[in-house]
Amino acid sequence: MQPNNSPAHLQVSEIRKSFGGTDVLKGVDLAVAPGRTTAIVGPSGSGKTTLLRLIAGFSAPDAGRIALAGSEVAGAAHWVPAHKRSVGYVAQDGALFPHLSVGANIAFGLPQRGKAAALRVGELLEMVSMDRSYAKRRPHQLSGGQQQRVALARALARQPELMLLDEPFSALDAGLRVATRRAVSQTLEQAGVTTILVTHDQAEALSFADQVAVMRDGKLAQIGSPFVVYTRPTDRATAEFLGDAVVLEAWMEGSLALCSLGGIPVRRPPAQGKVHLMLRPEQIRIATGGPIRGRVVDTDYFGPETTVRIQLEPMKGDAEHPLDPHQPVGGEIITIRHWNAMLARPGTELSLKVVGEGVVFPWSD
Ligand SMILES: Nc1ncnc2c1ncn2[C@@H]1O[C@H](COP(=O)(O)OP(=O)(O)OP(=O)(O)O)[C@@H](O)[C@H]1O
Repeated sequence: MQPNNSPAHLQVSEIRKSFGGTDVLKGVDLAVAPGRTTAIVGPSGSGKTTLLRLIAGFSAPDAGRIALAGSEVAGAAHWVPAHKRSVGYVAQDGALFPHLSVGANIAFGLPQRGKAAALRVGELLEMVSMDRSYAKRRPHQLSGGQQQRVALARALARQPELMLLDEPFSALDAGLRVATRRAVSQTLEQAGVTTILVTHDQAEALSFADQVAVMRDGKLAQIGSPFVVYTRPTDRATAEFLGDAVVLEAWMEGSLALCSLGGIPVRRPPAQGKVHLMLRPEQIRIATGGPIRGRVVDTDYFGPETTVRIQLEPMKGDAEHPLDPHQPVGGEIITIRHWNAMLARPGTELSLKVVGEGVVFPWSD
């Protein structure tokens, strides 16, 4: 989907690729608007890097079409190699030339030489929030995060229209990872470069991108804004891949899903009767009273939050609403999060409430 209806900067249509008889990409469609950032996220082996390498021009698709800024770069009888596409590529390890200085690494992609090149190297270092004096250092004299930023500066030197980032932050430790990600994201946004980030880290995808594409088994299972893919995943596997999910058996009647957590509103349910209901753990709160009750089974302390496993009370009907024999019996164990570790000792009886809407998937055994 394109924001503000601008034509796609990158258009990938029906792309297929197999290796040695194994289908790795099975018909991928993706559109990326100019200057926007898309994260391709998915489990290991789902085909993310293969797709990125086809977009870069490192290999050719078996079928389908790729267009960059309206021009076909891969199609039925046409293929433009990587060095003739206006594309930058930053790999997982940065892949700097170890024997060259930082300055020479960055200047490698520059058309200028001599003083003009040195000036431009300085500008590019500043663009990635590094002092110009780093130009004299060798890659091994830099931290992992600095090496990644130099790799980005080298890729930016060629002024690509499209930047492809293949898990560029995965080798960094947690703190450096967040800081480097933010610096890289700001640099690319300021330079107005259309960007695709491949990652298997859900949180990274949701925080970095305007658009998230979820890859599963060689296909894009869902494409949408981070908010939409997280709160309204199209299937259970996508829901569980993008974050923790509480999935309960439920009975859908109109727009209410009846389950052990009560009647949960659902917008546009895809089915009625027996269904799976999905809630995010943060939607389930400990209440001061109320009819929905459970007992703490155990807890895990993580510092700022504690995960609490709770066994829900089985569902009860009453004279007015007797339980239908098809309806779920409840009594499931769910996991929620709470900031107060003291509140939820094993054995404690708690009341619960649900905020917001649930998402429903058709029943499957
Ligand atoms: N050149 C190749 N020759 C043979 N098989 C390949 C080749 N490149 C990739 N594959 C296979 O294609 C599948 C998808 O690989 P790909 O690297 O695209 O996955 P990925 O989603 O990027 O995984 P990861 O997150 O682990 O990097 C894997 O099963 C891989 O072994």
